[in-house]
Amino acid sequence: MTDQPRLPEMAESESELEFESTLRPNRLDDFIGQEKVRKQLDLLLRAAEIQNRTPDHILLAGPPGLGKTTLAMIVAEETGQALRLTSGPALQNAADLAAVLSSMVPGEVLFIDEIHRMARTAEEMLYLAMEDFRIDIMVGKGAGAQSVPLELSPFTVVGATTRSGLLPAPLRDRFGFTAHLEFYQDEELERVLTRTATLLELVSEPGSLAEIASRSRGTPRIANRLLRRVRDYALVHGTDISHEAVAAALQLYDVDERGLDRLDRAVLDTLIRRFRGGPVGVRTLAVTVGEEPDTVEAVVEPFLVRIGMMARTQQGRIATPEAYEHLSIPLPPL
Ligand SMILES: Nc1ncnc2c1ncn2[C@@H]1O[C@H](COP(=O)(O)OP(=O)(O)OP(=O)(O)O)[C@@H](O)[C@H]1O
Repeated sequence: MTDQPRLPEMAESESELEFESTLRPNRLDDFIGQEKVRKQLDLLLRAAEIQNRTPDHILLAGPPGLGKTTLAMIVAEETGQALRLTSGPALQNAADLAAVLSSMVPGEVLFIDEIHRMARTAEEMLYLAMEDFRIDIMVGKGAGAQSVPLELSPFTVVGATTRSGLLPAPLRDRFGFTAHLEFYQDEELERVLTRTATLLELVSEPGSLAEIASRSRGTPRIANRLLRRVRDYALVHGTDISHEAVAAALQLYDVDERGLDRLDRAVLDTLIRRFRGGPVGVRTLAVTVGEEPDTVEAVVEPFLVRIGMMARTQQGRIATPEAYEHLSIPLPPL
């Protein structure tokens, strides 16, 4: 995936993914934060249960690492149904989707990550499948090709997207419920970290998890990853999760006291020094720092805007006085 949040120099390794999956809460009650979304989902699932039908299709929108995959898994767990995982980039044509849909068991939850990256032909097939639980399959080739209807058992699509604006309206309309996931408050991230520390049997100094939480960009995935790096440090230096271990490990990984990493600082630095504080388009910024535009758009920009260091204007992105101050660059004269 191109738009994953990351620690600098840290690829999303197998062990990283395994680590994440062991930390996923599997019931709605154990899912921390996102109060409103939890209540909305709870209602939707309970109503479906009372009516003995599959829940409406669900779209989860929000930046990476806020818990979309986790929520999809929770929907399957709470409804007692099987879960099938796929992603937009894996559905490059209608046949890819037909293969998935035709092999599903009744009631199954189909999770489509990065649903905005699905091929158009697959998208069109999905409209029909979501609405009528039916697809048309092309059999044969050329003049002899025939469209054969295939009835499907009812199922629930859980779509996840970091870019809901890119979803075509007909697809968006097929979802009975869209949940907009918000960045987490520091106090909520501290609860995520306390849960993780308990699962990993870590001993932490009072306040040290709060310190990690405040540098985690409002994102549980990042909080857990930072804790893992601090745990490494503590292990090697024979300490607990102490304030000293937090400070030293995060410094080593270039995560500053506001949670900005190297890429965030590079983007701000470029915006200020190269483009005189803006306005400049986000794609131009991405190209200038040598990063994927998707990453800058989905990961860097939302965070910098949220902490007030970048602002969006009609002409492009601008650096705020807070950004100058953070990078210790004098503000230009008015
Ligand atoms: N509310 C939460 N409570 C506890 N842990 C959470 C919560 N949200 C996310 N996590 C943890 O953060 C990690 C990332 O979550 P998840 O993979 O669900 O994010 P995502 O939004 O699907 O990200 P992406 O879109 O990049 O795949 C997982 O280890 C998960 O357990």
